[in-house]
Amino acid sequence: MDKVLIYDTTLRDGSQAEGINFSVEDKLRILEKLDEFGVHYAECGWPGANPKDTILFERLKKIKTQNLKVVAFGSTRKAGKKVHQDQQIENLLRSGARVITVFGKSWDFHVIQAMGTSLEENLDMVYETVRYLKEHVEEVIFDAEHFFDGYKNNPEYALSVLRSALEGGADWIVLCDTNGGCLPNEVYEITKAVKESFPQARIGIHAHNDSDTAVANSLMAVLAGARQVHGTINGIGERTGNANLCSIIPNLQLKLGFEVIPPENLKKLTELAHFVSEVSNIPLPKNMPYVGESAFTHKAGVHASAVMKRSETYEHVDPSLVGNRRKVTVSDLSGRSNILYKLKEMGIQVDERSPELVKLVEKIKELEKEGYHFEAAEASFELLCKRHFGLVKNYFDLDAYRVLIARRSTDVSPVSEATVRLYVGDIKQHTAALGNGPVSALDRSLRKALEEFYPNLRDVQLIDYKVRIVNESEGTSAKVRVLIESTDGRRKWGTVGVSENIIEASWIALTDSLIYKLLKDEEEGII
Ligand SMILES: CC(=O)SCCNC(=O)CCNC(=O)[C@H](O)C(C)(C)COP(=O)(O)OP(=O)(O)OC[C@H]1O[C@@H](n2cnc3c(N)ncnc32)[C@H](O)[C@@H]1OP(=O)(O)O
Ligand SMILES: CC(=O)C(=O)O
Repeated sequence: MDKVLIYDTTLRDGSQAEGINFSVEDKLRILEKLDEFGVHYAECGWPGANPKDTILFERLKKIKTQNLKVVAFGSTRKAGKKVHQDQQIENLLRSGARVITVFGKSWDFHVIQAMGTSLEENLDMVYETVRYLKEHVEEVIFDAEHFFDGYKNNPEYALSVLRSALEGGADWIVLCDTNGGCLPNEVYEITKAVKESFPQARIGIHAHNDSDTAVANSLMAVLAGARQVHGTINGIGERTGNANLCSIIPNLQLKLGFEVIPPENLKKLTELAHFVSEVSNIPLPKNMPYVGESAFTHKAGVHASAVMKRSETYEHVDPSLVGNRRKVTVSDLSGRSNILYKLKEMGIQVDERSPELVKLVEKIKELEKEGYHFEAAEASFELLCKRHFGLVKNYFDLDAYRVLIARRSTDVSPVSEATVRLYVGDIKQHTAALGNGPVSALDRSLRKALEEFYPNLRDVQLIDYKVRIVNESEGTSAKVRVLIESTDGRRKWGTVGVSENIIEASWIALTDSLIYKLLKDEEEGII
C-alpha cells in the first residue's frame, strides 16, 4: 500500500484566515494534538515575521514531538541579495527547525509584477536558497507558489523553477494552487506532466479552496503521483481556506486505500476537528463531511427506516471509523423508524406496529405543525415520549402563576415580579420573586417553590434563551417558540415551549427543563 505523508499547515496558512489569531499557547496545544493524531509534518509559522512565531520556535527547541516533524516556513532570499546575508533566511536557520519549507515564485507573471525582478534572478533565488538551507538542515521542502497558474501561462518556465529547486537539493517539490482557481482535471493533468518531467522527484500538493475543489484537487494530485498533501484542520486558511485535511485523510485512507495515519488514530479525527474549532473560535459547520455534527444524522423517515436495517443504506462510511456518531432526529419529516430509534436510545422497547407508537408519531407531527421544534430540544422530546408511555411522575401540580411588569417614572428599568402557586403532593406552595425580566422572575419563583422538596434543582442554570416567531404573518397574535438551554454542570439539555403568549411559551420550556433534571436524577438514583 502506498504511503501519503500529511503536511499540516493549520498553524501557518490556517492562521492566515480572517478572524483567527492563535496565541503561542494555542499553537502549542494544537501541535500536541496534531502530534498525537499522527500527521507527519506541522508547519508552525514564519520565524522572524512576527514576535509570536519567533517565541514559538524558541519554545519548540525544548519540546520533543513523538511523530511529527516541526517545520519552519519562509520565502526564498530577497531579489538582489546574497543568500547568507538575508536576515529572513538567517531567522529560518536560527529557528532550530530541522525541516524548512521555502516558497518561491513559479508564475512568470508574479516574478515580474509582484516581485519586480527578472525570470533569471528568480531561478537563482530558488536554487541558492534551497542549496544554502540544505547545507544546514535535514530536509528542505520547496513550495512552488502559483505553480498551476504558472504552468498554464508558461510551462517551460514553471518547470525550470522546479528544476532549480531540485538542483539545489530540495527533498520535495510542492505544487501550489495558491489562488485556488484550478479544477480537478487540470490538477491531475499538470501533476502528471510534472511527474513525467521529474520521475525521481518527490511531489507534494498544496491546494486552496477558492473554487470549492481543494479536497478534490488534492486527491487528483495524489492519483497523479503526489505523495505529500498540505492542508489544514477544518480547511481554515487564507480567503476561502486551504484543503481540508479532515476530508482528505479519510478519503485517502478509507476510499483510496493509501496508508496515511494509523487506523486507530483516525478515530480521533472528529475530536481533533472540534478541538481546533474551539481554539480557533470558528464554529464547525454542522454539515462538515466526516466530522460535523450532522455528518451522520438522519432526519427523513425513509432514511432512518433504512439505516436501522443496514446503516450502509444512507452512510458512506461507518461513523465510528472517524470518531463520529450516528444520530437520528425527530421532526415533521419523521416516520415511525425515527421515533423507534429514539425510544430505543431512551431504553423504551415498543413493537413497531404498536398503536401507541402510531399515536406518538401523530402527536409529534401535530406539535411540529403547531411550531414545536424537537431537533433543538431533545429534553422536551424525551419528556414527551416518556409522558406518552406514563414514565414521568407528577413532581408538582401548577395552580397558577402571575407575572407583573411595572415601571414607575423613578425606575431606571422595568421591574418584573412573578408569583407561583403550586402543589407538591398535598402541600401548597405560594411564592413570589423579582427577576431581571419576566422569565427570570418566573424561574426564581418556581425554584423557590420547589427547592425545599427537590434541592438538586439548585444546580440548574439556564444558559441560553432563544425566541422565534413561528407564524410571522399573524402579526401580534403570531405564535412564538421559546428554546431554553440548561445545565447542571454535568450535562446540558434543551427544552421548548410554543404559545401565542411569550410568557406561557417560556413557562412550558422552563418547567420542562426542571422536570427533565428531576427525571434524569431519579433515573440515575441521585434522588
Ligand atoms: C502564498 C503564501 O501564503 S506565502 C505566505 C504569506 N504569509 C505572509 O505574508 C504572512 C507573514 N508575512 C509577514 O509578516 C510580512 O509580509 C514579512 C515579514 C514576511 C515581509 O514583510 P515586509 O518586508 O514588510 O514586506 P511586505 O509584506 O510588504 O511584502 C512582501 C515582500 O516579499 C517579497 N516576496 C514575495 N514573495 C517572495 C519570494 N518568494 N521570495 C522572496 N521575496 C518574496 C515581495 O516582493 C515583497 O518585497 P518588496 O516589498 O521588496 O516588493
Ligand atoms: C505556499 C502557499 O501557502 C501557497 O502557495 O498557497
